[in-house]
Amino acid sequence: MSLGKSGRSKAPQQEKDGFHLVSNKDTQWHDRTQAQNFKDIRYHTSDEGIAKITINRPEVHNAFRPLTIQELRTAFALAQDDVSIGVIILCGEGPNAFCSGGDQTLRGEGGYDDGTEPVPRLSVLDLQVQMRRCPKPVIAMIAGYAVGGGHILHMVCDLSLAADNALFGQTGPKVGSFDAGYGSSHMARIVGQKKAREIWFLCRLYNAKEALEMKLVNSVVPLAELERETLRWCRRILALSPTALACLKAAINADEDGQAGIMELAGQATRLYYLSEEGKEGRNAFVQRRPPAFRSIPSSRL
Ligand SMILES: CC(C)(COP(=O)(O)OP(=O)(O)OC[C@H]1O[C@@H](n2cnc3c(N)ncnc32)[C@H](O)[C@@H]1OP(=O)(O)O)[C@@H](O)C(=O)NCCC(=O)NCCSC(=O)CCC(=O)c1ccccc1C(=O)O
Repeated sequence: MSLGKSGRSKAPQQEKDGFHLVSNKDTQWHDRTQAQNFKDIRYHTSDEGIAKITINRPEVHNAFRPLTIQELRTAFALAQDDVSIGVIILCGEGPNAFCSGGDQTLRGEGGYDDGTEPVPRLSVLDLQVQMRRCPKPVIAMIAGYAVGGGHILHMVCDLSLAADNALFGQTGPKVGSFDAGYGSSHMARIVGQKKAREIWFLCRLYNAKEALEMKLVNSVVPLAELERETLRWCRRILALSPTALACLKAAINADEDGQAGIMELAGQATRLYYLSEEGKEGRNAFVQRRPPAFRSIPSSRL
């Protein structure tokens, strides 16, 4: 037990993190869906700095088709490039499904085909990479089914908050599909080798409590509180250093993403270097046609 300046003893208190003080009130969403002409998704932003991307095909438990993926990719790019946005929520429309994976009625030869692309594609893999590379935290807000490719989408989010009605699982081997990328290796890093094999080899569904136990999700809350609790997590994130979070996301990914992962972390280092006196001196010297005076800058001396 430490002694404060007053000499009184101060027991350690978890509340010192201040998380209980973060508001969970509703937010005012601005609907950007029509402005972007989105058909399969909804895109909302709040003045607080939150973007919410909703897969909007509840009639098929929010299964995705190529158009859905194109729109998700556009929405993630919008949120990433919007400097007023600091955190992104991915969710499904309605209480029954986050996402049920690829739309099986549109599986053509070698991929999914809804006529919007020249050949059948598995473009959800590009979306997964885009979400991992996004320097802003992405939170999966999961109500109902998160299965197949939908389960993988929540796994590639940085954080997953689940409602108590959420159900998780892979169905690929039932319907003639598998994800040998993040869907396998990232899953095994999250839940461990044996559990990952069980999830894929048995194709069972796991409830929210089981998902929490196997560290697939960060927290479970009653369905009625899901969005408010997610907003609370968003507000806490928005109060923290964006650069620190971007570097941490890149660092945590780097271990798994090889050279491409290291590049993300390196890109953040270069951005910080460009902002430094030393980085600016190199540019200024070139523009002013003089030799750079790097060693005259105190912060550049190592
Ligand atoms: C989720 C269920 C268990 C829910 O069951 P239930 O509550 O009884 O509802 P249903 O009556 O089955 O569904 C209601 C309605 O929705 C339709 N539907 C549901 N899921 C899909 C779907 N994925 N595709 C198309 N349609 C769907 C269902 O047919 C009903 O329609 P009606 O007209 O009302 O009859 C259950 O729905 C279920 O098991 N769904 C299927 C889940 C599934 O198998 N998903 C596909 C897994 S494979 C995949 O996602 C691959 C994706 C991919 O692109 C990929 C490929 C290669 C590498 C990586 C990836 C990747 O995703 O990362």
